[in-house]
Amino acid sequence: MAQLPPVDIFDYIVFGATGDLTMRKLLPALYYRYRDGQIPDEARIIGTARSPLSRADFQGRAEKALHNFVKPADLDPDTARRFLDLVHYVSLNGAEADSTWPALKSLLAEAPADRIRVYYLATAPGLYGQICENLSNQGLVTEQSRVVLEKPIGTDLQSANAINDGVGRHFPENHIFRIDHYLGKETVQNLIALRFANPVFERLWSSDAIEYVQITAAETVGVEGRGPYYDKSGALRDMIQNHLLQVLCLVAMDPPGSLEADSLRNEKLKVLHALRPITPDDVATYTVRGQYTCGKEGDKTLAGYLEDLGEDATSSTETFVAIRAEVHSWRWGAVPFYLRSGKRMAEKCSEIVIQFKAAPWSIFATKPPANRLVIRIQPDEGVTLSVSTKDPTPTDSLALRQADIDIAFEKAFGTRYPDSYERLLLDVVRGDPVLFIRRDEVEAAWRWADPILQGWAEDKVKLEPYPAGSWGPEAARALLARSGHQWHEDMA
Ligand SMILES: NC(=O)C1=CN([C@@H]2O[C@H](COP(=O)(O)OP(=O)(O)OC[C@H]3O[C@@H](n4cnc5c(N)ncnc54)[C@H](OP(=O)(O)O)[C@@H]3O)[C@@H](O)[C@H]2O)C=CC1
Ligand SMILES: O=C1O[C@H](COP(=O)(O)O)[C@@H](O)[C@H](O)[C@H]1O
Repeated sequence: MAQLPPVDIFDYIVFGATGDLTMRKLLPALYYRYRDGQIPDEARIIGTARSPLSRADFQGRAEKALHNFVKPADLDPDTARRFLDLVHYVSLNGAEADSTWPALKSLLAEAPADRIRVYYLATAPGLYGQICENLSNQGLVTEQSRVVLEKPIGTDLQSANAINDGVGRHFPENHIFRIDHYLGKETVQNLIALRFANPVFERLWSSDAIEYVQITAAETVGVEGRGPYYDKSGALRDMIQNHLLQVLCLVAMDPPGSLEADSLRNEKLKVLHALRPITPDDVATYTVRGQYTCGKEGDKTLAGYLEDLGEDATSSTETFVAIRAEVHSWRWGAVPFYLRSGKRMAEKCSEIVIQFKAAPWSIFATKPPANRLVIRIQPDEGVTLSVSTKDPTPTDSLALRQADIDIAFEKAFGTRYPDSYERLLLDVVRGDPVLFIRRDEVEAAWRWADPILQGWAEDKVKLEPYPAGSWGPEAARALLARSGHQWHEDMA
């Protein structure tokens, strides 16, 4: 595989570095890119959090994270040792002005003042503005400083604007990188190639040929100890308002004029603006929300959400969402885009299903089923197109049989599929915003999501229980059934 050139030397300062995201995603991703020669040995990864750890303590946690989340075959002891030499730690509450900033300042001062600095905010979104203000007041925002904001940005439009305004007071827009790691996924980026490099698909990509689209991000995990964050967020804020809307944009958008960042992001924004508004009075028609209860995974009993939250917990937070969205445009008319995401579902599966329209007339003894294109984001990354073929069994008639045209990417290309964070973390160093979210996209997404959240807050949609290990509440099936549609797992 052609080696990418190394990026410029940088300091990556991660706020919230003792958290799940840093250990499970950020450090392993940086290790892989270091192993592939894309990170210079002079670069530094500086973790910060309130926990009073020494550098050696944090390096020990980092080493454990590599052992837990890097494939054993990819974890070379010498490479890991050299990588851990890049890792530093400063105990610091970034959200507090009078915290131990001098320690971070002196560590950063050891490097040339024009070194690229990336401040990665892997904390709760409510801390972003304060951390940026403190960075600025401490004189730590240099010409070469960038800031990365994790999703969800805020909990609604108003709080998102407050965060964006607060961060924007200290960093120019082109140095603010709003990350949505779904855009870092090879298979999500592949939508651009699949659609715009293959006229055979783009020529059919409209209401003329497509009956409906479904986008699923199903997880088997539960809340996994992230209750304090998740119970304030819920599935809509955690997955739909960001990841699934971004995937919907790439599925529904018109061809961009180029792969330049704003050319792509302008087209995505047009989709967000064309989303049919779902008002509080509509939510019962267009949305389903659920919360997992105890269930089974094989012989294993799975606790319910409330039990996962803790003893005597009560919560009306949704762990499952299904929504019938529509993109009101010439291309799509009223084609349904069904969005679905949940915790403790039957399978870990992120996919897009394009259900084409059936043939208007059949000359065969049996009516051929409509074609279906399944784009597997993860796992088992690939694309499958179902087609009708002549049944070769000797019947001396032209009977039909279903067959699949299938590409399994790792097998087809014989290469490891990188984690989504690998490219994104280095694109920030490169200053390439193409796979990051522009402020106006965040605002448009909240403008669509807020009325749904308001309708739910007014109890206009029952919180439906569903057994852990299932495909979600029955109401999610009914949402499609009333239009004669089905979720992928129910299709023949
Ligand atoms: N985990 C995931 O899979 C994903 C998470 N995200 C986002 O990333 C962010 C972090 O998530 P995650 O790592 O799971 O969260 P965790 O709760 O696991 O970690 C939070 C981190 O923030 C630090 N922290 C907490 N309070 C403060 C404070 N007042 N001041 C400074 N630091 C603080 C904690 O360390 P300490 O207590 O020592 O200060 C810890 O390092 C969230 O915005 C989340 O939405 C996005 C995508 C995926
Ligand atoms: O942003 C988030 O994404 C993860 C799921 O990411 P994936 O790449 O494994 O699909 C989700 O578990 C988490 O709750 C959410 O914050």
